[in-house]
Amino acid sequence: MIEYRNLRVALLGAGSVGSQVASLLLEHRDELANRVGAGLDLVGVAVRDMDAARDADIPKELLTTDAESLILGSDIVVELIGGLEPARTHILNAINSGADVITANKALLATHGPELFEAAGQVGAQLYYEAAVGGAIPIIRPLRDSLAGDRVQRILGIVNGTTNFILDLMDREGESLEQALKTAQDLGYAEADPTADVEGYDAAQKAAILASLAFHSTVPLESVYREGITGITHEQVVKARRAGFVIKLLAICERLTGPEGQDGVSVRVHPALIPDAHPLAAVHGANNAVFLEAEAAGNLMFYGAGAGGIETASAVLGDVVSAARRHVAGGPGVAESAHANLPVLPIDAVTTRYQITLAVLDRPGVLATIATEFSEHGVSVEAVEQHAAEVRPGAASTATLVIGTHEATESSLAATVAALKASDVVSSVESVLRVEGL
Ligand SMILES: NC(=O)C1=CN([C@@H]2O[C@H](COP(=O)(O)OP(=O)(O)OC[C@H]3O[C@@H](n4cnc5c(N)ncnc54)[C@H](O)[C@@H]3O)[C@@H](O)[C@H]2O)C=CC1
Ligand SMILES: N[C@@H](CC=O)C(=O)O
Ligand code: NA
Repeated sequence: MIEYRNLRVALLGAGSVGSQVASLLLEHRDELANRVGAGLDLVGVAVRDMDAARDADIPKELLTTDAESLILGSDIVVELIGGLEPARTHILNAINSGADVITANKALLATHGPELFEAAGQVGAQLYYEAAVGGAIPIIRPLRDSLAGDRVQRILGIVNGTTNFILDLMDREGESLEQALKTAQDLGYAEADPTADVEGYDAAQKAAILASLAFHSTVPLESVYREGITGITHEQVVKARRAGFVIKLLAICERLTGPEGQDGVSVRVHPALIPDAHPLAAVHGANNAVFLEAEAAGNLMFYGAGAGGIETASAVLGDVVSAARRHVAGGPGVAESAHANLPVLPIDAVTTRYQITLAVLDRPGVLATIATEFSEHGVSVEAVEQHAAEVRPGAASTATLVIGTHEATESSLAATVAALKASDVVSSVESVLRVEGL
């Protein structure tokens, strides 16, 4: 058997994920060499601070602050710094110096993915990123390889662990959003600045990556519709549960036909009600899951740890082994495919069901007035539930109406809600939530 020379692996960043990748590469060195058919030499770890405390021990002699020199001459470069720069420049330098690149950086891929794939394609380098969506869960490779012969219709994903953890605590422990966020921070799930998590930016980046792969199209981050969970109240969570639903922050990617009959896709991130019997309703804590509907395969679900240093390191190492095997065995590798180039249609073109909760005056004719507002805007009501009138001394009595709709477009629903807000019989529109997974 021809012995292949050892491969030089450079690691950029030794934080939560990077330090675990270094540790596993060193600890499982012999086993990985057997799987690859060549040794994997960790030749250096680029860090910002040589003396920082780390989650896993890395021999001091491997640490360097000179990322540029480390990249040159490496066969595989693993970028785990995060953020846009200098990560982007390091990756481009690595590709142009002939290395394959592994990254977990969803922010960078969602923003500069086409530039990086183009650069890799030009020199025949590989860019792997299994850890960028769903942490440890295999989802990139299944979309790129296993489902390459099928036609993905729709993806419903819980792709942000922090927000799932928060909504789950609000549901199961009765905590307010603020309390639950504090708990998530104390347990190390949320960032010190959790804006990217709670406002849905992190999930939007992952949605753009998933949709690009699933629909063989370029999906710019700016085209992803995004709402976070900061408007979700404990009361909404309790009412949802009573009505047989749970609230989840979902990333939804689906094929759509636009208003002029054109083929397109919709990519959106927002909180939504899902029935408590849906498999995604059973995804608790900081776990992630991707529920996927494909034309031939039917429904598939991918579930597991969406975050965490060592869990995410598993996905990174899988990519390192794939890249290393290609070095040993040769072959062209896998190219990104954007041949379908389906346009991302605006949120107005999306059709879904809604649940609207209204505080209304409790007097004759109110229900008929409200029903008229829905029908005048082309929104069909599926169910109406009225809750006991609230009697306050000296004030007109009010009742709570929970109205479920059939499928309606976002634009017709928005027009209905505006009319309800302006109506004399509506005291307030308490909540408007989309319903998915029915
Ligand atoms: N932590 C997690 O659960 C997951 C993280 N990811 C992604 O993995 C990547 C790494 O994330 P974490 O390890 O959590 O972040 P982290 O913040 O713990 O680690 C990043 C490390 O890079 C270092 N660094 C920053 N600039 C540098 C530079 N110019 N040169 C060398 N080192 C530099 C920082 O000092 C820090 O130690 C990010 O892209 C993140 O989005 C993806 C999935 C899950
Ligand atoms: N902050 C992210 C970490 C993984 O990508 C999350 O909460 O899911
Ligand atoms: Na993954």
